[in-house]
Amino acid sequence: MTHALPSPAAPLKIGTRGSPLALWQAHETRRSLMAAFSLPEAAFEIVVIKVTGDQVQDRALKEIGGKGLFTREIEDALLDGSIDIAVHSMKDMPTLQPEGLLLDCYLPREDVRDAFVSPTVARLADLPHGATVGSSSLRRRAQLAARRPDLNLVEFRGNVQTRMKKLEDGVAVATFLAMAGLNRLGMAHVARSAIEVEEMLPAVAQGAIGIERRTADPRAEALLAGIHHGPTGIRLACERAYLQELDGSCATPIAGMSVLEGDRIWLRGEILRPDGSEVIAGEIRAAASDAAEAGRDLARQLLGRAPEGFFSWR
Ligand SMILES: NCc1[nH]cc(CCC(=O)O)c1CC(=O)O
Repeated sequence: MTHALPSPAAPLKIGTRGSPLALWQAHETRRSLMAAFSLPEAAFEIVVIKVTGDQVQDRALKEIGGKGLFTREIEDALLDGSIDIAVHSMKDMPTLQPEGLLLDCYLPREDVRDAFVSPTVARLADLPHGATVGSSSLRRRAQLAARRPDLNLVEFRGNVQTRMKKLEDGVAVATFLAMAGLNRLGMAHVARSAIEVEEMLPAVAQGAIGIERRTADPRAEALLAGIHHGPTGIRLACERAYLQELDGSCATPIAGMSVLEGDRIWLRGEILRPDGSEVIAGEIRAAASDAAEAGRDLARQLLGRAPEGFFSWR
């Protein structure tokens, strides 16, 4: 399929963080655009932007101010015109974009599940009593604490290699990563097993790549319209509306995952106390055309069941 395009002019600048996964995602975006519009590689330029979040390896991210830590500098580059589109892991994206920017283009979603990573243990359910597991994700920690209060949770950050080294050194017997990132990097073998969503409900937007642009940019608008994956867009609209209604972000103990069933959408959600001492879960089914409204509805349903003081983040 090829599409009509406003006159090419200079190469379209694709902005991204410099991590291996971010670079893969930027190249995937370029590959999609080249295929959809029969354009040469030279029609695009990948611009790597250094972001504060990537410089911080030794402290828990939530301590240095979670929201937008990986995205603010990239959005500034969009706004000042040094890039034309920005490629993001949607899991890390705040639910609201700055004035003048639009985020409504998604590539087909990858596996949404979390990966169980361990040199010695095959599955999450096989972890021995009292085992030490590493994770810095507030959601994963709260979910583990709720279901396996016997486990000893320790902070774990860094890239895949760093984490594997920590496991080899015996810092923990297991850790968790998103299947999507491992699959994209050709590292699926790192996952001992995929954790079914019934066992650990994923983060909102896990496995989805989104592409942001300036609102008033006809060339970027036309290009992104040509690669947008509609079904992923509907699921993301649902999940992000849910997260927004909860005032959540990637740094809150909230899970949420939708699937499409024909023209219907099914959203499951879970909010937790950070220590796992309480879990409020629910689900909703609605017409796919009402995806965002369904997300807000489920959020309100969970909010209505939460006792005073439940939301440390609100
Ligand atoms: N917060 C970091 C982050 N953001 C997106 C992914 C993985 C890829 C994805 O979900 O699209 C990861 C790493 C992880 O959780 O293992």
